[in-house]
Amino acid sequence: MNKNHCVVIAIAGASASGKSLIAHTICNELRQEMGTDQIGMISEDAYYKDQSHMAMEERIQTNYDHPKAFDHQLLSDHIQALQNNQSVEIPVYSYTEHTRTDEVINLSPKKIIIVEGILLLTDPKLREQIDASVFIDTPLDICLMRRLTRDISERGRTMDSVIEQYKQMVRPMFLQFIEPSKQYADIIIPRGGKNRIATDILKTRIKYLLKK
Ligand SMILES: Nc1ncnc2c1ncn2[C@@H]1O[C@H](COP(=O)(O)OP(=O)(O)O)[C@@H](O)[C@H]1O
Ligand SMILES: Nc1ccn([C@@H]2O[C@H](COP(=O)(O)O)[C@@H](O)[C@H]2O)c(=O)n1
Repeated sequence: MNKNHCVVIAIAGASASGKSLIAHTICNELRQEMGTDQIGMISEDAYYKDQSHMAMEERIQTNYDHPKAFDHQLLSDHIQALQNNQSVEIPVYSYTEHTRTDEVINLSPKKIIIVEGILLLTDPKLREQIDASVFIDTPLDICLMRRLTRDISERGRTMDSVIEQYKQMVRPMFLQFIEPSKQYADIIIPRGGKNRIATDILKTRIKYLLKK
């Protein structure tokens, strides 16, 4: 076991590249092998800044793909607390309201924490806290197709709004911030969440880190 009793794995990559799918797959499989209370998941999206003080028209204009949209300090504080064996209260985010809800989810300390999010590897402080990092390298056209389907069915968006946001913010911010952060990843995974060999390699590495 490492000195902090908590192994932190980061999964980064473009929106709809498959970060969440691979994080859930690893989490579920390790839970079956090691027990449900050993492994926890955090989404960077939970740390979008609270915008409840802003009008809806203003919230819609926010650039959610720029690092300043996130409260990375709070995420870093929570990772630090978990590494210090303390519980944290994770905000619950609403993609339809474009702000935090009044709810929080209590996460108790775990042996393994998997954090997934688009801009994790752009932040030097977060990079320092992470034990191993992964970049999901799915072609952008595939990501766009997946995002269109997901955002219309799950995040209350229209096709026009997804395409407009993609042109104005998602793609330019990917090229400016997310793609360059690939250089910081320990492992680059092509195709995304259903890459079985990559999933197995990651699981093996997590088990190795736990024994250190
Ligand atoms: N390899 C894949 N093949 C087909 N669909 C996928 C694959 N990976 C992810 N998806 C689907 O694409 C959408 C976005 O995936 P998700 O894991 O939520 O992406 P991210 O967390 O990177 O935004 C989801 O609906 C998911 O089920
Ligand atoms: N109110 C919001 C907040 C975020 N987004 C988009 O979510 C993407 C990140 O989440 P993934 O699950 O896709 O990684 C990001 O690209 C934001 O554009 C949003 O549309 N609205």
